[in-house]
Amino acid sequence: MIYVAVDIGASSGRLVLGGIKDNKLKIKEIHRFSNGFTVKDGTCYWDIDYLLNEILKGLQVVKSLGYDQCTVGIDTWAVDYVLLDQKGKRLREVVSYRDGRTKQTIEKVTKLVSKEKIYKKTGIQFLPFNTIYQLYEEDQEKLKNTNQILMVPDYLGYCLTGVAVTEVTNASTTQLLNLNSRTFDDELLDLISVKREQFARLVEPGTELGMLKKEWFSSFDLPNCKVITVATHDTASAVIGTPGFGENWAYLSSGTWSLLGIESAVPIVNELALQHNYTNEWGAFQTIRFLKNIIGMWIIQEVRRHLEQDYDFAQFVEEAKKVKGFHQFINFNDERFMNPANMIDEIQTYCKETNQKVPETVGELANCIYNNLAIIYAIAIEELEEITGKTIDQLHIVGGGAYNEHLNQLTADLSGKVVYAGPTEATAIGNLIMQMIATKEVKDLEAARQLIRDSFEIKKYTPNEINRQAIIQKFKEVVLYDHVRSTGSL
Ligand SMILES: Nc1ncnc2c1ncn2[C@@H]1O[C@H](COP(=O)(O)OP(=O)(O)O)[C@@H](O)[C@H]1O
Ligand SMILES: C[C@H](O)[C@H](O)[C@@H](O)C(=O)COP(=O)(O)O
Ligand SMILES: [Mg+2]
Repeated sequence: MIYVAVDIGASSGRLVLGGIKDNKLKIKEIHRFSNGFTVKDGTCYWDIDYLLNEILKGLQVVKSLGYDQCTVGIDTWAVDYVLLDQKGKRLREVVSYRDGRTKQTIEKVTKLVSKEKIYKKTGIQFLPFNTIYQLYEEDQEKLKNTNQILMVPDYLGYCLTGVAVTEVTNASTTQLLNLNSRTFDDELLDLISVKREQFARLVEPGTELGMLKKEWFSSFDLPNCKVITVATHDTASAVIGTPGFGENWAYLSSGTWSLLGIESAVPIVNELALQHNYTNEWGAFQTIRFLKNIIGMWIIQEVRRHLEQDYDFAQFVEEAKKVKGFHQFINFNDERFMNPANMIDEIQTYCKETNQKVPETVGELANCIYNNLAIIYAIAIEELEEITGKTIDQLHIVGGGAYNEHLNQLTADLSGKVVYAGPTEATAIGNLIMQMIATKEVKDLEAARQLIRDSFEIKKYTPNEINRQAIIQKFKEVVLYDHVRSTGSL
C-alpha cells in the first residue's frame, strides 16, 4: 500500500509518499508549496482554495508516479476553522490566528468564566487565538447562519470526500473540549453562542473518512484515494513521529512554532501548570500532549521577509555562528512579537527600551534570535520538570528547526539536556504512521517509533559545560525589568 501524508504548517506545506521496504520506513517528498496569510481590509486570511489546489496537484503527482491506489491523511496548524452554510458553502474566508481580532478577548471571556474554571474544564493553555476566543469575536450573524464549524484539516478532508468530522487532537486546541466528559463543554459552547450540533461528530485519529470524490475534480488525473482522518493537528502528528525512548523524554516540534512538551498518559491540570501556561492538548491513542507554545522560527521567518537581500535559513545560521556570545536578552513570547509590522524594528526597539546593544547585521539578529530561543527552551524545560516532578533526560528536536545544528547545540548547552535532532519531517512521518497503524501495517506506537529510529538519521548533541544558570538569570532579570517598565508594576 502507498501512503500519502499532507502536512501543512503555517509557513509551508508538503505531500510526502511513504511505505515500508526492507523493514525501514521510506519517504519521498513529492510536492512542496509555500503557505502564509495575507491581509485584506485589515484582517489576516489563509487562502484555503490555494491549499486545496496544492493538495490536488500533489495527488496528481502520486498518480503520475504510477500509483493508482493510495491512502491519504491531512494535518495542518491548529485553532483556525471554516464556517459552512446549509449547502456546505463557506460563509466567509478563513481568518488566521495571527489576526489581531482576539487581542483582548481572553480578558473579556474570563470576566464571564474564570481562567481557573476554564483551565479546570479544558486543561488548555491561554493563547489569544484559541478557537473559543475567535468564535467569541466572530460575526454573530454569520455564526447564527452557520450549519457546520469545521477545523481547517477537517474542512480539507470534507472538500475531498463530502464527509464532515471533528478530529479530537485538533478539536482540543479550541479550548472547548472537556477533559472529564471527553466531549464539547456545554457551558463554554453557550458562552460563545454555539450549538453542539454546529460541530460535526468527534472522531479519534485513525478513522476512515471516505473515498476522494475524483468526479468532483475532473481537471486533475487523480489516484483512487482512501482518506484517513489522522492526528490532524500537525503537532499531534509530529509527536507520533518523534522517536523518544524510555520514560523521561521531551519533544520540541520546531517549525513556525516551537511546541515543547511530553507525551502523558493523563492530563496534568494544576496551579503550577496554569501559572506556566502549559496545555493538555489531546494526542493520539487517548494520550495527552502536555506542552507549551513557544514563538519559534516565526521570528527568523519575519526577519527574512523584511531583509532587502534574500537569505536562506542555512545562511542565517552561518552568519549567527560568526557572532560569539550573548548580547541581548529578549522574551520573544511577548505578545509584541506575535505579528508586528516589522520584526526587525520590533527587536531593535525592544533592545533600545531595555538598554541593550541593538543588533544591526544579519548575523547579530540571527545570533540574538537563536540565543534567546535556546534560553526560552531551557526555561520551558525547567518549568516542565517543576510541574511534573520528572527529570527530562533527552530532548528530541523535530521539524524544520532540527536542521539548525547551531541552535540544536545551543539548546543542549543552555538546557543541560542531551538533544536528539530529527526527523525533520516528523509531522509527515507521524501522519503516515497513523495511516499505517489504521491499516494494521504497523502494530502500534512503540513499534512505529522503533521503525523511525531504524529508518532515519538522528543526530545527538551533548551539552557543553557553560555557565547556563548565569545566562538564564540575566534573561529573567531583563524580562522582569521590561515587564515593570511596560506595566509599571511587578
Ligand atoms: N537548512 C536549514 N537550516 C536552518 N534552519 C532551517 C533549515 N531549513 C528549514 N529551517 C527552519 O525550519 C523552519 C520551517 O520548519 P517547518 O517544520 O517546515 O515549518 P512549518 O511546518 O511551520 O511550515 C524554517 O522557518 C527555518 O527556520
Ligand atoms: C496556532 C497553534 O498553536 C499552532 O498551529 C501550533 O499548534 C502548531 O501546530 C504550529 O505548527 P507549525 O507547523 O505551523 O509550526
Ligand atoms: Mg509544521
